[in-house]
Amino acid sequence: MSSNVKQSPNGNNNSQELPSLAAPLNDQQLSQLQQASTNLSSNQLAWVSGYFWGLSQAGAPSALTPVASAVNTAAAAVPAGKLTIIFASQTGNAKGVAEELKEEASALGIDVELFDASDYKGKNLAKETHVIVVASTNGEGEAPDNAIELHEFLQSKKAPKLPNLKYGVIGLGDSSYEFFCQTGKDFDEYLGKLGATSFIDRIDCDVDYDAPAGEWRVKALEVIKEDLASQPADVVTLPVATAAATVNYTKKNPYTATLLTSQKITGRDSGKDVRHIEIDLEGSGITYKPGDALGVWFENSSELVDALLAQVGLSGIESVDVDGESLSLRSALIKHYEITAANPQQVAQYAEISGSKKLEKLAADKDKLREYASNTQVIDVFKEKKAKLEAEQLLGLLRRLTPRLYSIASSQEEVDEEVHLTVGLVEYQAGEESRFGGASYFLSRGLEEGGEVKVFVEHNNNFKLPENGDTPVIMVGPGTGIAPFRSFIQERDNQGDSGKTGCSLATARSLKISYIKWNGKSI
Ligand SMILES: Cc1cc2nc3c(=O)[nH]c(=O)nc-3n(C[C@H](O)[C@H](O)[C@H](O)COP(=O)(O)O)c2cc1C
Repeated sequence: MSSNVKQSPNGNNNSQELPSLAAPLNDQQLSQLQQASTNLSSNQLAWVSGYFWGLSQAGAPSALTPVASAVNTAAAAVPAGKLTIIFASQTGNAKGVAEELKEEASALGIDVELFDASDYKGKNLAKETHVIVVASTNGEGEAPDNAIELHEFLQSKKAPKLPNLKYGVIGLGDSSYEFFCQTGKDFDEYLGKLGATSFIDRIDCDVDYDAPAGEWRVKALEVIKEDLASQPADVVTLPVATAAATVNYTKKNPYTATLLTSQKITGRDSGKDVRHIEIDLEGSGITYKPGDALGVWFENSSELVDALLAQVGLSGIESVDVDGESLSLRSALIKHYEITAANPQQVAQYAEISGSKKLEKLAADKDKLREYASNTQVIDVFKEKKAKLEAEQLLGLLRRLTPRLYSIASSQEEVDEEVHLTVGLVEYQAGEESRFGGASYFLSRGLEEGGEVKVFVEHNNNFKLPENGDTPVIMVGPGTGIAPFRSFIQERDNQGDSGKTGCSLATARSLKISYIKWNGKSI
C-alpha cells in the first residue's frame, strides 16, 4: 500500500492524505477536506464527489445563495454509467416494449438511450455499463431484419470481450412456433459468452406479452437504479427545457380514425374480394413513408361471437372483468379477445376440457398440433366436441386480441392526410359454413363507411425506396401483394423521380431472378 494512504478509524481506506503538491489546494484546505471525509463510506464519498463537481459546474456560489444552488445541482447529479436499450423488432412489438422501458427508465432518473438494432454498432458494447436487449423472433427462429447484422456480429470473431457489461434480455415470441423466443435466447447466449454478466434472468414472453414484460421491466430498472447509484458520480444532468408535447400514436395509444371508403376492386365474377380502403387521418399529425405499415385494431364480427357463445352454452350477458373494466362477455369477445386464429396451447387445453379423442391425439404430437391450430379457427376447435364452459373458463382459453399490420398502399405526397390499404378478405369454407379473417372481415364488411377504426403507423426502415430517385427499381411481390408497391409508385410519381420503376407480382423464382440488389445490398 502506498505511503499516502492512511487507515481510517473505521478501517475504511477512504481517508487519503492528499499530496499537497499535486492538489490545487493549500495545506489548510487539504487538511479540512481530509477531516471532513474521514468517516465517509464509499457510497457517501461518491455522492460528495458529485456534489463538488456540481458546485464547480454551477460556478462560484453567490453570496445570496451560497449552498442551495450547489445542493440543487448536486442533487441532480446522476452516477456514471447508463442504460442502453437495443430493440430487434420486425413488426413493432419489441420496439414498443423498448420504448416503454425507455420512458420508465427516464422517469426514474436513469440516463438512458434507445437504439434500433440496425443503428447500433456492436463494437460499442464494450463501452457500455448496462444494456437491455428487447428482441422478437422472426421466420423460423431467426432474428428480425433490423437485427440480422448485430446478431451475426456477436457470433463473429470481431465481437469484443465484455467483462464490464451487465445485461438483461426480453424475448418476444409466439409459443406456437418451434423456436420460441429464439432470438432473445441467442442474444442472451452471445452476450454471456463474451463475458458480460446477466443482472436479471431473461424473460421469454408469449403473444400476451404486455403484463409479463411490464413486471420484468420494473424489476430490471430497480436493479439498474441501485447499481448505478453505487457507482462514482461523474455526470451532472443540467435542467433541460422539456419539449412541447406531441401526440405519438402507438399500438397502445392508437388514433381513432374514420373509414372513408371500402371499395371492392375485384370483378363481379371474381372469387376474391379485394378492397381499396381509404382511412381519414385529418388532424392527427400522423405521418408515414411508403414501405411503412398501418396497425389496425379490429372488432370481431358479432355473428361469430354469437355462434361461439352458443357453441359453449353461454348467453353473452355474463359480466366479466377486462383490465379492471366490467363488461358483458359478448362485448369482451367483440373487442378484446382473439376468436378467429386458434393456437396450440388452446387446442391442448380444450382437448382436456372436452375429452375429444381427436384433439387429445393431436395434442400428443407437437408438429401435427401446430399445423392443425394454424389451419383451424377457434369455433371449429370447439366444434370437434361440444363442451359447456363457464365465462371465465372460455376467456382463459382465448388470447387477447392483437392488431393486424397492413402494408400502406399510399404516399402522403399524393393523399396528404389519408392512408390507403389494399385488403384481401380472408375467406374459406369449413364444412357448410364460411369462415373469415378477423381484421380483413372488419375492414371489408364489418365496418361501414364513416365508422371508426383505431390505427397506428409502424415504421419500417428496412423497406424503403432508394434515396436516389434516378435509381431504377424492380419490385417483386412474392405473395405480399401490390399494396406497398402502389405507395412506392405514387411517391416516385409525385417526386418526379426519373428512375424506371417496374412492378411484378410474380415470384422471383418464376421470373428466373435469383439475385436482386436493393439499396446496394443483395436481397
Ligand atoms: C413470420 C413470423 C415468424 C415468426 N417466427 C417466430 C419464431 O420462430 N419463434 C417465435 O417465438 N415467434 C415467432 N414469431 C412471433 C413474433 O416473434 C411475435 O409475434 C412478436 O411479438 C413480434 O414482435 P415484433 O413486432 O417486435 O417483431 C413470428 C411471427 C411472424 C409474423
